[in-house]
Amino acid sequence: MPIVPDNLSSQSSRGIISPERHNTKEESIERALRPKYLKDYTGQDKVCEQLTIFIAAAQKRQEPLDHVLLFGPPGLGKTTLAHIIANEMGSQMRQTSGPVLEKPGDLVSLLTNLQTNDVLFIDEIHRLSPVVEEILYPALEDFQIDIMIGDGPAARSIKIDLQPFTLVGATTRAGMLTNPLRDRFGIISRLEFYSTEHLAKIVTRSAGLLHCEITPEGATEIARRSRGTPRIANRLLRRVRDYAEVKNNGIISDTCAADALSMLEVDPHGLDLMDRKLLETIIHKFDGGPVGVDNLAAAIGEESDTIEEVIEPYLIQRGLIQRTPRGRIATQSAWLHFELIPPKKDIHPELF
Ligand SMILES: Nc1ncnc2c1ncn2[C@@H]1O[C@H](COP(=O)(O)OP(=O)(O)OP(=O)(O)O)[C@@H](O)[C@H]1O
Ligand SMILES: [Mg+2]
Repeated sequence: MPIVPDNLSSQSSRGIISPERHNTKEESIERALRPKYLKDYTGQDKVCEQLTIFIAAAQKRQEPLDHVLLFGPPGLGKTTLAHIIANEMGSQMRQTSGPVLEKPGDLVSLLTNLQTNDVLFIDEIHRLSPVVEEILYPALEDFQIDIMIGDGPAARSIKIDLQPFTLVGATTRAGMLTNPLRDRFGIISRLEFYSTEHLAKIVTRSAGLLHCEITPEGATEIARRSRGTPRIANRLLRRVRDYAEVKNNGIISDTCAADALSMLEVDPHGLDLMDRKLLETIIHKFDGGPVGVDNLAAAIGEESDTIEEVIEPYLIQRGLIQRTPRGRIATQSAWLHFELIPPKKDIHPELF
């Protein structure tokens, strides 16, 4: 089996099943498909159950919900859940992101404008600068901030009281959060990849909102190939809908979905071009591994951060690669995926 060519640019490799958002048009479609309340949020049962209880308790006490940290790979529903938390609490939501808050003053003006029980959503919270993060600590703990007035010997610090609020932080890299920041979240929820059944339910709901006809088998076919990710499922649905309109009177059946997705070169197992390239590189160039992530990044022409945040989590969850102290290893399933004979087990004794 040939290795995907090295000269494939990372832009073109971010294909139709990349979990990252493509552009602003996609953002507006996402907004339209986004569930607004927990009852429409499919899957993540444990997280939803906990939030339901904590939200009900906070409302009963007429207090803001404790601060919530949501983490997990792109496209699994962190932003969606942040909006849902605000809706369920009946609160206003203010939204910003780590890299946007450049100066302490940016955060101070946001915080001082919050109303009682508002939800402040900070996306990519692992990218807050240290000086901005410092402002956040007392704000989270005591609903107070300390700011410096004046310069030199005349400078003095004053405390400003804030309205009680809930911070919802989202990150794809929980490991990059500082300990003091992580410790200030009362609720820490990790989002998992979705099962085919849950994704099929999401696809069926989205098809309803997009006014397109889909059979349960058609929804399952799309769900199976969506890399466990609702963003990808919704994107594939829109592409299959186009195909169905031209070839199948607009009805998305399983054969119509399978034909459309094959035409789009979406792997029946939901692996994307980059996934296959990474696996094939470990197998062919590094004899199945172990290989360090930096070597792997150089070999496939991708950032090591992207490998760790975007590509690897799904492959690990599917049992196709393993992380070991000596690097990444392609598992037996990975070799079998490419119809190759796996090496004898004793080649990687640490695995077995
Ligand atoms: N549990 C769910 N039920 C239904 N639809 C969902 C669910 N989770 C996500 N979606 C859909 O997937 C899309 C992407 O979700 P969202 O933008 O919340 O992901 P994210 O985790 O914030 O991604 P990123 O890390 O890239 O910011 C949303 O538009 C929403 O329609
Ligand atoms: Mg998001």
